[in-house]
Amino acid sequence: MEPKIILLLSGKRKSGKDYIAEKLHNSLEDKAEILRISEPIKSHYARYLNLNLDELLSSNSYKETYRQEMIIWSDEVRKKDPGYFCNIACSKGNYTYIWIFSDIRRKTDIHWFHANYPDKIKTVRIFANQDVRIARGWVYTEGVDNVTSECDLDDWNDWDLQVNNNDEESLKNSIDKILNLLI
Ligand SMILES: Nc1ncnc2c1ncn2[C@@H]1O[C@H](COP(=O)(O)OP(=O)(O)OP(=O)(O)O)[C@@H](O)[C@H]1O
Repeated sequence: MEPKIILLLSGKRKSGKDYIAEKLHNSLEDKAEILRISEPIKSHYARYLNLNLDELLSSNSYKETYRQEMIIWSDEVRKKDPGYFCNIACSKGNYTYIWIFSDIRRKTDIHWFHANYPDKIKTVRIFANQDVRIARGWVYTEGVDNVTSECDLDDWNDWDLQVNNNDEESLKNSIDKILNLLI
């Protein structure tokens, strides 16, 4: 069974995509579940290189060490099949009312969702000021911040909603707006 709504969250690194996804999940409880395109990317990459998946899924230096190479590897896979990882990520979804994807990074991802789940897609771009992202641990990294996976959606203008996540007040405002979008 398919969900009724698929929410696609996008934003620069440390804009708070996962944080907002968790807050939405807390509000929506069992009506929603969080899915990530990065999970099949990481699990397939870990298998490919015989790495420790738990470490790769966590947010520590192990992940940073492999991030660049994983981006290059996943781009090669995408060249052959742009929907490869989206397809696997969706196959992990249960029948819940809303699927929240917390890591949309590419135009090809958005096109794939629109093509495969017409009329179910809601897209949200999350913004946070650079000083806020730095305070959250963002460090500019060549090969990560200047490549397609981070920049492809910078010039996408077709969001259903654009929200800020700089502080408590903007967060609350943004959560309210996203929940309204899902009604
Ligand atoms: N509104 C907020 N208030 C307090 N802390 C926040 C807020 N938003 C995000 N954070 C914190 O900032 C850090 C980065 O947030 P998060 O992991 O959600 O970003 P992200 O956009 O998913 O990053 P990445 O793309 O690197 O995975 C986390 O430690 C998170 O707890």
